[in-house]
This record gives sequence, C-alpha cells and structure tokens, in this order.
Amino acid sequence: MAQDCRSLRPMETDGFQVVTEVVTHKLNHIPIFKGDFASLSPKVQRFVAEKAELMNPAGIYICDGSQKEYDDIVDKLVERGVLTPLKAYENNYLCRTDPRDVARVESKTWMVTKDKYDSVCHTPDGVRPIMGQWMSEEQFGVELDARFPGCMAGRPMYVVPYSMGPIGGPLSKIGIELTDSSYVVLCMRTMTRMGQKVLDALGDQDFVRCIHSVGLPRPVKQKVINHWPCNPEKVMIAHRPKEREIWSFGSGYGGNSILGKKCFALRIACNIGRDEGWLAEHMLIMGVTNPEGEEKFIAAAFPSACGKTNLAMLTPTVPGWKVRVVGDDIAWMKFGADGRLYAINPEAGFFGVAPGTSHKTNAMAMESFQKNSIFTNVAETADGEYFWEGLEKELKEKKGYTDEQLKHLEITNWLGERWHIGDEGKAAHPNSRFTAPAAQCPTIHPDWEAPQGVPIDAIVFGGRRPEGVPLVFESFSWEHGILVGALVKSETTAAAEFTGKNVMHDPMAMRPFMGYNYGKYLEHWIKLGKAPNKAPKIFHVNWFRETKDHKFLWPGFGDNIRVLDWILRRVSGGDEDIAVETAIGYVPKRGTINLDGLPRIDWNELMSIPKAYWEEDIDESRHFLDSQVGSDLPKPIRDELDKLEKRVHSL
Ligand SMILES: Nc1nc2c(ncn2[C@@H]2O[C@H](COP(=O)(O)OP(=O)(O)O)[C@@H](O)[C@H]2O)c(=O)[nH]1
Ligand SMILES: C=C(OP(=O)(O)O)C(=O)O
Ligand SMILES: [Mn+2]
Repeated sequence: MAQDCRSLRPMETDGFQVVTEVVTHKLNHIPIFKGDFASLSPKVQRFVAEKAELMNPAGIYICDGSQKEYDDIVDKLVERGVLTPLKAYENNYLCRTDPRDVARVESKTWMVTKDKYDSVCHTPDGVRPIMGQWMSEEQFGVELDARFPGCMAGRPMYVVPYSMGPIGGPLSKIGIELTDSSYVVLCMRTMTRMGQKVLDALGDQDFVRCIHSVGLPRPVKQKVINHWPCNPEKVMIAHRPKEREIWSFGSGYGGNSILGKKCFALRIACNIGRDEGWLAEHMLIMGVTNPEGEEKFIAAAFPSACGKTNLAMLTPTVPGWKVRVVGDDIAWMKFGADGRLYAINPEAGFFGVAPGTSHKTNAMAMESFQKNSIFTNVAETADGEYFWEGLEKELKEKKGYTDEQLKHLEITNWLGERWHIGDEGKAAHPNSRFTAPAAQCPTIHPDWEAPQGVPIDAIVFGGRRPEGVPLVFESFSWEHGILVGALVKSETTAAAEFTGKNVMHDPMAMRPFMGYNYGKYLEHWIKLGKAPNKAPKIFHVNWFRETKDHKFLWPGFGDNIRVLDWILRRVSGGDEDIAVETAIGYVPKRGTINLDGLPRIDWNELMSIPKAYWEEDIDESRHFLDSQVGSDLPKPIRDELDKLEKRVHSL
C-alpha cells in the first residue's frame, strides 16, 4: 500500500525539504519534514503512523510551537498568496477563504456512538433531534472510507500537540491534531498552548485524537478559490466521544477545523466532564470588581455571535468598576473541595466575530489584535488596515476624512473585490473573525492561567430576544436556573449556516455543541448543584429587546456593567431591597439599576413580562422539551416548567 501511495504522491511538497525518512512497522518511507519522530511517545508514534498511512501525506511535520516555526509557516503562506500582510500593523495577516467555507455547518456535524441514545434524546417518531446529530458506527465507517484514504496526498501532515488549559494543570487536557492546513496550525498556536512542551508534559499518557483534512488531495481536480482548499460537498465533522476522537473533513473554517475549540473543548469535553464530574460549557469567564474593590467572577453562556466576547472584554461606562477577562468562549468548571465552582478558560486566544467590533463597542478586543493576529474574511483598506462593518466612523475620525472622502475610500471586500462604503453587499463576511493571543488583551486577568481556575459566583444565560424577555431576571433556585438555561432561545446569527432571523432554541447555548444525550446533560447539571456543593445563582439577561420599530431598548456593551452591578449585589445577599418577585424570576426593583448618564430608557417596555407572550412561549417551550428531550427530560426540570406555567397563568 505504501508503495501505491507513494506513486500517488505528487511532486509538490510545499517547499519542505526532507530531513529524515523513518521506517516503522506500519509505514514505509514517509518522509519527516520536521521534528524527531523517534522522540514521540509510543502512543503518539502509533497514532501518527497509522493516520499517515491512511491519509498518505507528502510528509510529516511535527510542530514544536516556536515563534520561528510560526514565522516560517507565515512566510510560506504569504508567498503562496494564502495570507496577505496587513501592513499597517506588526505581524497581522488577512486570510480569505473559499466563500463557501465561512461558518460552522451544524447539519454536517455528528456524534458517533454505538447506542444512538448516548448521543441524542428519545424524540418521538418523525422528530429530527436538533440537540446533536447521531451517526452509527457502521455509517461512520462508510463515511470515513469515502473521505480519508489518501486525502492528504501531496500535502504535509502537521502534528499539532496542544493543551487545553495551562499545561499540566489539574483541569487541563491534552490533544493532538493532525492537519493538512497550515492556517489551522497557525490558529492552533494562538488558540491553545501548542508544541514540544505539551509532548514533554504528555509522557506516555493518552490524549484526544484529532484528525483534520481540508479534503482536497493533490493533484487537485477542482479549481481552488482564494488558495483555500476545501471540499464543501463532503464536509463531515464527526466525533467519537467514547474513543475521544474527532474526524473533521472538508472545511478549514475555525469552528470546524481548530479542533481544540468547539469539537474538543465542548463536544468531547462535555463527555469527559460527565464521566469525571465536571462541566464543559459555552461560557465566557470574567472578573468584575466593584468600586469598593471586591471582585467576583461570572460565567455567562450566550449562543454564538450573541455577545460573549464583548461582555468578557467590557469597558465599564460607570466609574469605579473594573472588568477583567478570564475567557471569552469556553469554560471548564468543577466544584472544589470547598464546595465552590471553579472555572478555567481552556483556550489561549480569542477567535472573535469581527463585524461590530470597534473602539466604541469593544476597545479591549481592538487592543488585543493590533499585532500577531489573523483576520479571516474581513475587508482591507488601501492603507493595509483591516476593515469591517462598524469601523466606518472610527476610520473617518482616525484619518480625518470628510464624508465624501470616506465614501470614495478604496476598500477590498472579503471576496477580494473593489468596494466602497455604501456599495451593495458587505465589506466583511458577517461571520468574519479575528484570531488573537489572549495575553495581548490589556484587561486579561492576572489569574487567567491559574491552573485551578477562578471561583464562579454567578452563572448568566442569555440570547437575542427581540421581544417579551426583560433585560435581566434571577432564577428562584438551581433547578429553576437550569430550566432557564434549558429554554435559552436566540435569533439565528451568521456563525452557522442558518439564514434569516428566526428565533431558535439554543439550550444552554449548547445546541451546536452538545456532546451527549441532552436530557442526561441536564441531569448532570442538577446533580452537581446538590449539597455540599454550593451552586452559584443563575441569571438571564437580554441585551437585544427591541422597540416596535426595531431599535434596541438597551444601549448594551459598556453599559451592561449596570446590569452586572445588580447581579452582583444579588449575589452578595445582604439586606438590600432591590428585587421584585415575578412569575419568571426576580427582576430589579425600579430604580435599582443605575441609569445615570444614559439617554432615556423605556423601563416599562424593557422590563415588562407580557402575559400573552409568556403563555405562548411556555406552550412552545413545552412542545420543544416534549419533542426534543422527551422521556429523557429530568423530572425536576419538568416540575419547574409546571411551576413556571402556573405562575405565568396567574400573572
Ligand atoms: N446591541 C448589542 N449588540 C451586541 C452586544 N454585545 C455584543 N453585540 C454584538 O453581537 C455580535 C457578536 O458579539 P460577540 O461578543 O462577538 O459574540 P460571541 O460570538 O458570543 O462571542 C457583535 O456584532 C457585537 O457587536 C450588546 O450588548 N448589545
Ligand atoms: C467560534 C465560534 O464561536 P462564537 O461565535 O461562539 O464566538 C463559532 O461559532 O464558530
Ligand atoms: Mn466570541
């Protein structure tokens, strides 16, 4: 077989020189482009050798994670036109993908388990589960065979050892990603702790096995667009939780390819968390210090593109407050011996939504990506700056342009076409992203890499809810809070393939990332909150409620500190009289949220709990839980729903 594979191997080897050739019992003469195969642990050797034999790369490149390695790969990609230096900054690059490969693809994401109901709930006949898709092991075998054999022909196979969480930390875990995408290698270096030091820490232990291919072996028969090989027709993002294995094919988009992130740190990790008694959640982690100097930590779950990165990096508009970032997307959380919930950010970088980000909305994100960052599918100005929707005003002021000058500014849009502000279409893709090292954020928390994590005082859920849902409310109990999380809904965004603005269920903000039976997942949450563990209070926020003419009722962004202030006062307890009991939870008493300096806020509209809306919402939610969770719904959650319904009926 090796002989046949070699003959398939085209001449081009991306300019890498063959350093040594290893001969293993599995593999004949696969060249090593970089690294010392023999120094890998037997488990890693075997993994690399087996997968190389399957995918037939031109050679193997073992990443050491050094700056030089990063720079070498960048240089190569610039030479080939994959990356464009954004010359207004130091070490910032623009990458344009094939326009068909710009977001996660939920419909092509699967969990592969022997028993279907380990992955999905017992939904009634004819109902397609939306909390995860299941694929049988047999079918997975067929799909794998139709994609992976020979899929890396002519391309280097990078071996990317990485740690999610600080290397060696008690909550941290190691993975190894094999990929034929050099873009992914660069992103993994920013988003995780990557390289030799991880292999050193690994020893002969096990690791999460991650296999990623863009799915376009050389010689390539189709036309490659933007030097971005991908295979949209054959995309498959498959997870084998029991085997702790991820197989991703056909897409280079971050959420599908930077496998440490959504695939490992959420879908696989929530399985590990279930087995080991902890939680892997789609949550930011932030430290909030009040004017008295007391700091508390909040973990908040919002669906993709609903404000996690922005909240984590918030610049308070109220004097005296300080916000510091621990993480902006994922939290691994475990109750400690003292009964408190501790959270780490398993990542080392930010993969954030670019459009809408500006010094006005998120200055700390802007400061994080002034250097050493990669911008995917944004636009570029003639001066070599990044550009996207939301930067118009800032650019105008920075350059001193008149309106007329701004309108005529030469911009290259994300598709590589000439474009001007006001032209049809968008400058940047709505899901365009920045990839930036977390350490570059000016408000990164000094304990962001604390191996044992930070103690969480409040959990917050939220989503884009244009109507019916007040700015903030507090749940009555841990179980009620879990119901609140289980009923999270949000308008769809550009982070996945859905088009149009529909309000969809996104329970716990985990719909796209659920790694096992969602009913069992709720049970796991319930169990962990029981004494002697001290369960944090659970809140729900909605920055996105609209007036009848579709204007936001709440200014959002830095002003969200006003809501966090209320939340943290509730957490502190004390005898402050700041909450009113309502059917859906405690809401702020009028006047207890600081509105000083804001333009007029329509408090009644912002905080109202319309009975008709909630009655309909509960019917719809009950239908959702019945059809999507069915008999797997834990009784305490069903009881909470019954109680909520009763309270709403008597509104
Ligand atoms: N109106 C409003 N928009 C927000 C707020 N926070 C974030 N956004 C916008 O929502 C989009 C996604 O935000 P981001 O923080 O990247 O979401 P994430 O994907 O959950 O991390 C961006 O376009 C933001 O400008 C807010 O408080 N109010
Ligand atoms: C990385 C992503 O995350 P989020 O939008 O939640 O920041 C994604 O959805 O692809
Ligand atoms: Mn984000």
